[in-house]
Amino acid sequence: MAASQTIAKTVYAGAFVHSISLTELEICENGAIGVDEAGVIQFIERNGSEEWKEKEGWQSAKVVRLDGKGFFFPGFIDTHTHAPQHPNTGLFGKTTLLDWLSTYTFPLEASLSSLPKAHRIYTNFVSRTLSNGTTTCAYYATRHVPATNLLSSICLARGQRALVGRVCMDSLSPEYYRDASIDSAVADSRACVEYTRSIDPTGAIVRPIITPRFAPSCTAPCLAALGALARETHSYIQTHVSENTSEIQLVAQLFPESKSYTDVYDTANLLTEKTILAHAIHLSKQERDTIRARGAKISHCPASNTALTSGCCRVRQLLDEGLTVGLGTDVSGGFSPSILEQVRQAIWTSRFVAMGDPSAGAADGKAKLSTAEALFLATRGGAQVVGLADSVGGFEVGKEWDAQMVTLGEGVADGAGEGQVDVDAFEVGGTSTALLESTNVDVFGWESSEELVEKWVYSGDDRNCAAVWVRGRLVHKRNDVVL
Ligand SMILES: O=c1[nH]c(=O)c2nc[nH]c2[nH]1
Ligand SMILES: [Zn+2]
Repeated sequence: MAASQTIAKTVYAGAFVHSISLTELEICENGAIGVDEAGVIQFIERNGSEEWKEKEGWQSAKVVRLDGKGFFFPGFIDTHTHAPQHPNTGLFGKTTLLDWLSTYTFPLEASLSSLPKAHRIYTNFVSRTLSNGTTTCAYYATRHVPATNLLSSICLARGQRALVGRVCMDSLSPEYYRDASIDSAVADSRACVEYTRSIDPTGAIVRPIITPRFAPSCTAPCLAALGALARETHSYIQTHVSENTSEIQLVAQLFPESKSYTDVYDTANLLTEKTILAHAIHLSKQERDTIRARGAKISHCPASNTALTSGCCRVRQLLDEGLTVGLGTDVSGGFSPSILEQVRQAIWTSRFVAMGDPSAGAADGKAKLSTAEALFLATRGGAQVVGLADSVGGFEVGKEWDAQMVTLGEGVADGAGEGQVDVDAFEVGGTSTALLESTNVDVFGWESSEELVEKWVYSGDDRNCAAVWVRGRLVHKRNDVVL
């Protein structure tokens, strides 16, 4: 499924679900979405309407029909993850951020000086994120130029939208994994920006992103030089902020002139409308105000925040204050490459905040995120974070077809029917192994459409992701699916 495949005019027929506001999902049980050869949505019909069959040029369109339980859903947007850390997914023991970095992360990242190793990890990770319905991903790579460029090439070839960043770190990192100088950090980052622009000049699929690892890994002049490079090359910027309390203390020691962690980045001109800040757990009101004033965006990484016991981010507060928030898997601080898992984890974290997590202060009854809100963060919120709100994240005429086909299995065998059950009349068997293996979502047939969405969110996984498209191109398909 290379990005070079030609796209036929296609009508996606069946149920579709997407966010229409932070709090509302549209669930259309019988729709038809027409996508042209450029991957752009040309019409949306609801309530079983088939008017499109009369539309000029659409009579011979290919039809992808979703029968049975399931729905088309916008592709997920992962606003923060580390592709080279994928082999460490699930490996973090009882570490917290700073010892996790030195124990697990720096040795693995440093080993991607080997291009064959980088190839093996990156091809696997891009396949893994695509198979989980992720159509856009903001990737940290490593500090190696060839391996970073390889990741850009793989994303382009596989057709996954990506922001790909070479990691800059000229300070406090181990000798074996550190930029030799500010000049080399900037020159290597520039080389990656130029490479990504050379393979995808319009940036439709891959774009570069300037990536200072985090303030403790960079000297102030290096941060300032990267701010200047981002401005000169009109690039996106990603970094981490306010993840862990020891990290925040370290930043205060390293940058005594700065008012706060956020101020370190602001001073270096790294807070722009194109900046993605991962974590943002322990920010002060003043820091949140600065981030909002600069138009920078936040990637909420709930699985990682819990795995590394970094804290519970108060997402409701961020949203109420007008900040823009998306979800990030943050592999391998995060233990899953799935944004659906982050949807669940974001909901759990919000409940811990609601119950009064010690690091989150007093209980906050309003904190709980609904399923609809978490799905908004996974799609439209993410699209705002990565600068694609006009083209992806929901289904509207003029938007591009970045979508996944969610299937919810054949359903649980109807052995008993309604009414009185005579135990002796039934064979004491069980649901077939094949059915158990094909999905984790048991559908009985009496669920409402809203309930099916809830069941998918709480127990679905990549087995429910039958096919994935980016700009109308098929970029992943489950083996059993015939389209
Ligand atoms: O979750 C994180 N993952 C990382 O790789 C990292 N580096 C600095 N800070 C970090 N936080
Ligand atoms: Zn991270």
